[in-house]
Amino acid sequence: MPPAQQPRYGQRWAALKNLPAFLAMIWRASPGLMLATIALRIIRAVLPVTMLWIGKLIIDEVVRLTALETRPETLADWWQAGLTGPLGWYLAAELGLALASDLLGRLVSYLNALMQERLVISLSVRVMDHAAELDLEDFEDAEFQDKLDRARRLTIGNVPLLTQVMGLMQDLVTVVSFAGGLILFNPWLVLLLLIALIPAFLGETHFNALLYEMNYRRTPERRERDYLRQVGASAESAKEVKVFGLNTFLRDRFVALSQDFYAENRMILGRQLLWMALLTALATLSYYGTYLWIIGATLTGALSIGDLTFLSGSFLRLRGLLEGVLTSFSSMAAQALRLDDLFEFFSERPEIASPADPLPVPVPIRQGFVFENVGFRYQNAERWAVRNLSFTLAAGETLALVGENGAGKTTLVKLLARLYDPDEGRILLDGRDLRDYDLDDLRAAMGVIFQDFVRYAMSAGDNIAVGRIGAASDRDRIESAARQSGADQVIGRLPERYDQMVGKRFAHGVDLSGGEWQKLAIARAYMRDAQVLILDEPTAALDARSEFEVFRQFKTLSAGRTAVLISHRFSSVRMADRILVLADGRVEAQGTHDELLAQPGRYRDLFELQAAGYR
Ligand SMILES: Nc1ncnc2c1ncn2[C@@H]1O[C@H](COP(=O)(O)OP(=O)(O)OP(=O)(O)O)[C@@H](O)[C@H]1O
Repeated sequence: MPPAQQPRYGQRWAALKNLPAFLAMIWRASPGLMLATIALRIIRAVLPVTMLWIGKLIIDEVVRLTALETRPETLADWWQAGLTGPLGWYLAAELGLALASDLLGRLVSYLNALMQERLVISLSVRVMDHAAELDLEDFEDAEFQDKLDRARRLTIGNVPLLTQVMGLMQDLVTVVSFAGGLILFNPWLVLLLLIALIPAFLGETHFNALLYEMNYRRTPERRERDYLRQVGASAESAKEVKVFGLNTFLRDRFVALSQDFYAENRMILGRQLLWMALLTALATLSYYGTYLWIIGATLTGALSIGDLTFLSGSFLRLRGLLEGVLTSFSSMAAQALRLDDLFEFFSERPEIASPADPLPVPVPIRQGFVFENVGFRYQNAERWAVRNLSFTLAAGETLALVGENGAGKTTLVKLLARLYDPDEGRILLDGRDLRDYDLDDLRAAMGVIFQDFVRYAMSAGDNIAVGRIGAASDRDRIESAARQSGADQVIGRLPERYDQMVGKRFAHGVDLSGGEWQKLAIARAYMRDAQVLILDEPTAALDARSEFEVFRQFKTLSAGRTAVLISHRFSSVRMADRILVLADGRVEAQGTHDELLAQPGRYRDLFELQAAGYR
């Protein structure tokens, strides 16, 4: 094992410190259910020893009665002679407890299932809420994605830890009740049991921790395997996998990754098998030694037949119970280690947040934005994406950004929307640093449609409504936004219009063309009705006429608003009040279309190149 991974293995006990926080989480998710479960489980926990004790009383009573010198002939005679009094009561109690135990068992599983659901809902909501708070930069970090992956895994399906913790607490109460009974007879019996079990327990914990450590260490590989599985068999990639014949390539890569994983897993499991077989045999030997003692003591008259049944019964149950408790304790420790992932994820704090005393975003924006020597470098990147970037974006102005791939256009937009903070320089809005403003306010003031906008597997109407989700029920507004972006014609052709499910993910979904999707996405900008509108090339798939229309509309509708548009098509770009030519993360030239064409430089070159292509 590489030394760097040692701490994970070493944490196998420390992970138990997470349990109180976990219990608090369950409590928060469903306090009523938790209380009810605890109460029922405590009652259920002491039932076995009570029943066994009554069983002992029954046997001792039967032995006493059968030893009587004169014994009535029939059961009715026994009854009339008044000899069956206590026996009847014992039997009735035993029956009552058996019925209660069944009922309690069912109730406990019912409550447990409900608690599972509540916990999964509450955890998922917390993960989603927290993920929404974190920085975009976090999501671009592979290590963070591993963490998110592990945290999300905890919230899928049920949470075994919940059942384990609750079951364990119940079993512990049962163990204490049985041990109490044994101690009455001979305290050494309990001690012997423990000594037999502790090595097995330590072994179990050791191997669980090893397996967990391996899984943890291999998270990146596991994510890659998940990814390959996904690409190899998903609706999104099926087309390309087929035309490029990628199946074998993907499968072989998946198998290669899995084999390594499998080999290590097999090695640990093999060692676990050997050791645990040995340790369990040791435990079994010592149980039977104790059993021998009990039988001996009964033969010599130190114990009654009732005592024998109670003790051997207790003993058998305790053996099973303790083994169960100890293994579930150690696997619980492994599960609790997973909680570390969750808590680590929750403890991640965003760097981009509102300041303590935030300014409201001015309405209307009076001066606009000023970039002052802004520099930004992506995490782990060597190159600056933008540097020494200085320009102004005046209030009410429409600015177009032009530049070759990788020039920094999208980065500039992300900085403007405060998805990242500059590493150098600053961005001002009406003379104040962007970081001084309330973040929610700032985001609300902006409508940004990115190149890689999301295609929501929801209705066409919802795909527009996401632009201003608070107005999702305002059909008029959605329809008007659709008209402005040209999405109304797309929707007009859908069988269920605005209620039509779009995308291929769900049943009855109708897929759209790239350009049709873009029209839906652009409608989000109009839905938003923001002070600052930004279209980061969401028009690439539109045909020339549609893009022209979109930008003409955009120009009209953004009258009086501050707008930024990015496009590689000069027919659209020329509509802007001013054009910024970016190259290598800085402003190379700026001016109107005519001004830029009048001077030699990149803009004119690119324009000529495009124009030549159309001649
Ligand atoms: N998330 C990221 N992590 C690391 N580097 C990035 C990231 N996004 C962009 N970059 C790098 O930053 C530089 C600027 O990228 P940006 O996306 O801003 O360019 P662009 O002008 O919008 O390009 P395009 O016309 O292709 O959209 C590029 O060199 C790119 O490789």
